[in-house]
This record gives sequence, structure tokens and C-alpha cells, in this order.
Amino acid sequence: MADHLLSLSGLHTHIGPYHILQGVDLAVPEGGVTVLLGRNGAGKTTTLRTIMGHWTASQGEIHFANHNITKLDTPSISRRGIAFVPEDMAIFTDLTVAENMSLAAANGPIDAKRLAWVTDLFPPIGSFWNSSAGTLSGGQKQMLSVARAIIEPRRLILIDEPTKGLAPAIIKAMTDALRELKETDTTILLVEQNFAMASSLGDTVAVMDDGRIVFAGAMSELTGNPTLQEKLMGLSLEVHQ
Ligand SMILES: Nc1ncnc2c1ncn2[C@@H]1O[C@H](COP(=O)(O)OP(=O)(O)OP(=O)(O)O)[C@@H](O)[C@H]1O
Repeated sequence: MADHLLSLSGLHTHIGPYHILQGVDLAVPEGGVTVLLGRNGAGKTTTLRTIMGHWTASQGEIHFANHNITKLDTPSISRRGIAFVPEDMAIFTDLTVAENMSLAAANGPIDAKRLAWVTDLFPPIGSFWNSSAGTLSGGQKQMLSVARAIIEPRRLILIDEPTKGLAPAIIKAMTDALRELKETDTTILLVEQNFAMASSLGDTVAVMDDGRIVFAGAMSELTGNPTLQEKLMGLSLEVHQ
């Protein structure tokens, strides 16, 4: 799988006594968006957390940019160019937006040109620059969370359900921003339950169930095949139109 930016092979993860990932095989091509779908509890978040080294795989391998990163710790994985936007956003609500952004720039002061691009992508970052992050709306916090992850160039960004609980207008703004991000050199691995958003952004797709990948292919294979959709939707993906 040398031509893939990220590949997981036969990945098993245990959390305490629970065997959560049960042999995940997933290949993420360089460029574009790969969407990871699946019902609640299928193991999507655990997959992202295992890639980031929050959980250590008990079996199997993770290769990123032709390096075996399976046993690396989270800071080392991050330094190799992978960013993670967790579902709970992980922003500092007691700090200002500016402080949140500064802390996210691991390699020194924020690059002004990059910041201008990020604030263009997510205008609330600029307009609430000196406000406490805790005062932002849910959608603005989500934008801050993604903005922090991309304030320095990354090869791969893992994003866990960025539209969860957001109003339609904010979902559209988030989708537009991720579409623009996808035009850069950043590859996106997106966990998303909103199938309308997922299918509009995704180039490739994998569907998980019970800790395994049960379908992987081009997004067009899924969107263009109602029978397959029905079969996979039968795994109770939440379809929002
Ligand atoms: N810290 C934990 N301790 C114990 N079990 C966990 C833990 N984290 C996840 N699990 C279990 O692992 C399974 C997979 O959870 P995971 O969050 O990866 O699923 P998911 O596909 O992301 O679903 P969701 O959309 O609900 O987040 C679930 O049964 C969950 O209860």
C-alpha cells in the first residue's frame, strides 16, 4: 500500500477489557477527502484515536508516508504532519481565540499569511480574535477547533464529526471551508454521520461496523448504487438530507 498516504492493516485496539477494533484495514490516498461512515459505536473515533497514538494498537500496523508509526507516541505522530480535530473540539475555553491559535502553532509564531488564509476560511476567527473562546457559539467553537489544526501546514488532518449538533447554515459554512481545504495539499480523513455532507465532500469512503471495515471504495460507487446504499444504510447510518 505504498501509494497511500495512510494505511491501516489488520488493526486491533483494546480499551481495557473491550476488544474495539477487530482487524481494521483502511487505505487513505494522498489528496482529497476519505470519509469514514458507520453507526454509533462502530469504532470510528477509536480508529482516529489509534492513528493518533491515544490508544496503542494491540495488533496490526499503521503506516504514514511510508513510515511505520504504529508504536509512536502522540507528539511524534503530530510532528510527522498529522493533526486531529476531536469530536469534543479540545479548545481552551478560558483563553481567547488568539491565545488558542497561538498555542496551536507548535513551530513558533503564527505565520501571518497562513493566518489570513485561515481567517478567510473561518471569518469568526478574525472577528472574535480577542474574545474568550468560551463565549463562542457551538459552530464557532468547531471552526476554531479546525482552524487550530490547520494553522500550520499538515499532510493529513483527522476530523471527527465536525457537523454534529450544528445548524444547517453552519454546516454549510463548515462544508465550504473543508472543500477549500481539500484543494490544498492537505489530505482529510473525515468521520461524518451527515451523509449529504459526507457524500458532497468525499472522494473515497469506508464504512465501519463492529470494529471492522465492511465497505471501501470510491464515493461515487456508493452514491451511484442505491442497492449498496440500502445495504449499508441498513447498518443504520444516520441519513440527514
Ligand atoms: N474510553 C472507552 N472506554 C470503554 N469503551 C469505549 C471507550 N471509548 C469507546 N468505547 C467503546 O468502543 C466502541 C466504539 O466506540 P467509538 O467511539 O469508536 O465509535 P464511533 O463509531 O466513533 O461511534 P460514535 O459515533 O458514537 O462516536 C463503543 O462500543 C464504545 O462504547
